[in-house]
Amino acid sequence: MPEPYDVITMGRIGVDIYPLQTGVPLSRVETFGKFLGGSPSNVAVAAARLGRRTAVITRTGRDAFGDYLHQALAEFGVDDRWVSAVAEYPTPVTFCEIFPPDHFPLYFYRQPKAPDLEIHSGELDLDAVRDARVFWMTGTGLCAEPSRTATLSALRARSEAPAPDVPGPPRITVFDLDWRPMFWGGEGDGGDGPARARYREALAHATVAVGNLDECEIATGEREPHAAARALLAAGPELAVVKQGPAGVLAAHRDGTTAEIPPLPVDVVNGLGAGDAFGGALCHGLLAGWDTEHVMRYANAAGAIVASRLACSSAMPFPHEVEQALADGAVGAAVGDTS
Ligand SMILES: Nc1ncnc2c1ncn2[C@@H]1O[C@H](COP(=O)(O)OP(=O)(O)O)[C@@H](O)[C@H]1O
Ligand SMILES: O=C(O)C[C@@H](O)[C@H](O)C(=O)COP(=O)(O)O
Repeated sequence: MPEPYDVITMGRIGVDIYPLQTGVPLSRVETFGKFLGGSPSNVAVAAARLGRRTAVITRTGRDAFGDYLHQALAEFGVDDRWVSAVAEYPTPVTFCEIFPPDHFPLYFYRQPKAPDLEIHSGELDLDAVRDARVFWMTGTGLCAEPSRTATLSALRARSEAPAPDVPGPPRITVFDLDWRPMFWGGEGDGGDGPARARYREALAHATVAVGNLDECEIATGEREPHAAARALLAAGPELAVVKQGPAGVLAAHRDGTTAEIPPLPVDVVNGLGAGDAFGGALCHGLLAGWDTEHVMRYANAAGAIVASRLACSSAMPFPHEVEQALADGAVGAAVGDTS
């Protein structure tokens, strides 16, 4: 039997084309950098940087940017065996504007349709999905067919899998609530509508739910962090993680333990990618079997480090960088920033 992956993520991929000048609108940007992007792909990179064996299930266009993404995944040490090409659609690109400390609008170009929404259930390696120690999916994967059915098939493969013959560490299934209303068309009303129903269906299969306040509100209708965590736990998962950007993080476990971790002080360069750094570190800490507070402190630091850097994927920290930030109680100079 093949060795299971530590982490398999499923969902979008694209090319981030980020300004190399900050504090100016796109109309005044003169030069851009090109980076692998797409939230679950960034999470796979983040976990790989922390030493985990990772793979991503996604699709690109059959084009030069698709080639670039394969090359970038290989360089980051993320297995691309489940990244296939869709002939009909181009690889998406994403621009942003960088207005520190807290305004980072994203501009997605995913028309007429993103290849990563063309993931079909019949093409999934459900044995590998079932056996992965962590499986990570996102709310965006539920926004359109066939990705929605494929994502739910993957979730079911895990939640309905029989217990292994030899008892081992529990399988962890993470639902990243990741809410991007522009991908939902008429369903992106954000209220008590179709998106929330989709989210509830997926939550029933997840063991961990993670999201920021906007995302928790879409999933549960609750915005106050403790109420949102309670509502997430009631929907299925055993661990609920409420990210609060510069206000840190709250985690609540079904066993009654909670952890509220303040942010590490940081000079913010670009807050984009912090959530994905947090996610990769969350996978790493859960796999290590650390207690909830330790996991949250570690993930908090990883998020703060990426907030201090320009890029997302190439800015993901190595273990010594997270450990240094934790020891210092702050994020220092951008040592090791390859962005
Ligand atoms: N400005 C910041 N200062 C310190 N920590 C931050 C900052 N921004 C993000 N983080 C850390 O990264 C985590 C994820 O960031 P957040 O912005 O909440 O996620 P998302 O990008 O998914 O919205 C936060 O919970 C926090 O731990
Ligand atoms: O998630 C996306 O598709 C946008 C990414 O390409 C980009 O890297 C990013 O903004 C990640 O930010 P986060 O999800 O807020 O961590």
